[in-house]
Amino acid sequence: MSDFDPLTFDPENIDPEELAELAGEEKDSDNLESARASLDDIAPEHRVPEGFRSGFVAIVGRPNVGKSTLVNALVGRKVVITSDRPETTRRDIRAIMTRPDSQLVLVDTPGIHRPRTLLGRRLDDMVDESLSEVDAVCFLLPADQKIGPGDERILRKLQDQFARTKEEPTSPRYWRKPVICVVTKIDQLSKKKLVDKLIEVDQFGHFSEIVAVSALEGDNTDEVAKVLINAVPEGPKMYPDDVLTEESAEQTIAELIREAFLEELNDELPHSLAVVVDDIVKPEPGETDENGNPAKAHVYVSLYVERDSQKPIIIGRKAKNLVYVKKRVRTAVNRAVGMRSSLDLHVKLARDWQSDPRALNRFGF
Ligand SMILES: Nc1nc2c(ncn2[C@@H]2O[C@H](COP(=O)(O)OP(=O)(O)OP(=O)(O)O)[C@@H](O)[C@H]2O)c(=O)[nH]1
Repeated sequence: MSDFDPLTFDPENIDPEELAELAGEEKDSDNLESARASLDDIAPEHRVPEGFRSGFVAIVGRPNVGKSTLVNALVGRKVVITSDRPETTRRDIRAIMTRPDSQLVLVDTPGIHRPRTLLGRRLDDMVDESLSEVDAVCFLLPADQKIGPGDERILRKLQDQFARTKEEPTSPRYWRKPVICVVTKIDQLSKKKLVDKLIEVDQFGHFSEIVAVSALEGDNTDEVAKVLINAVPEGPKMYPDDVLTEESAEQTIAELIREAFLEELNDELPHSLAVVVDDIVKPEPGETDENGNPAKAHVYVSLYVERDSQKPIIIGRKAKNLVYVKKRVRTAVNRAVGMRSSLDLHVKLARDWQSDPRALNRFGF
């Protein structure tokens, strides 16, 4: 019974013996009809253990505070790209954390920052949208930096959306939804300084709860998970156990490639690189290549830069950067596509795309 998953369960396609077993019958295919009838009696909300909790949690915080690192640590695998360059996360990527007693859908919002370009304003709209639908908010503040105007701006946004204005900020009824503060990067601080930091954070936001974590060192991530699980209501399982993210293969591959370029090129890279997966073409079943080996899938990718002069930076001498990136992402791309794949990278020009509404639409912002 432990393998039973209501979301992937298809009564028409199940092995008769398995079906009978699920319904508590003897293994006997004659019992098929009665087994099916018994399963029909089970309402979907009862197909998880009693007390199962589930919900959406927004992960907010200014750029570079460690949002993606925390999400990856909670989910237990790398699903969101991380880097030490601010504004790495541009999309509203969801990661899904499933435990025997709970399921959290983590909405990893792009860093909230003062919008300068049209891209910045759209990112801001995405933040508002993600916030309106969540059950709880997880606000990240880094332990190794002072609380600044960026953090104050986010707090105001949260207060606008979730605070009961008639209540005092110190009242337990102040927040309409749990707003939990996670103090990140605590490995950068001594114990004594951490205590002072926690007092400062408490006075800053009067949050529903405060937890301290070092996601990089895996210190206290379980406690963060526990607090977030407690913040969401009881509810059904929304995704099958093995789903970690809602991203499409195209989005995953585009993010992997952008991350590889960020790492390889470092400061040389124009911040204006957009990666778009144009197409994934899978071979016909049984198709082989010229050597008689199973044919690979082809992944067609466009790398957009804003100026001609940026093309050689992306490509590198003797195409060294393209070769490096292909090698770097090969295994992860194969996993995302579900089979061996070859990558086709094309560097293209999209002048000033960060301020061009049509280009932004095309790139999915
Ligand atoms: N020392 C330390 N560094 C951390 C920790 N968590 C994250 N970092 C580092 O902080 C940097 C930013 O982390 P990210 O997870 O990409 O931050 P983010 O908030 O998602 O950044 P944006 O995508 O720009 O919004 C990276 O270099 C991480 O390795 C931590 O617990 N301790």
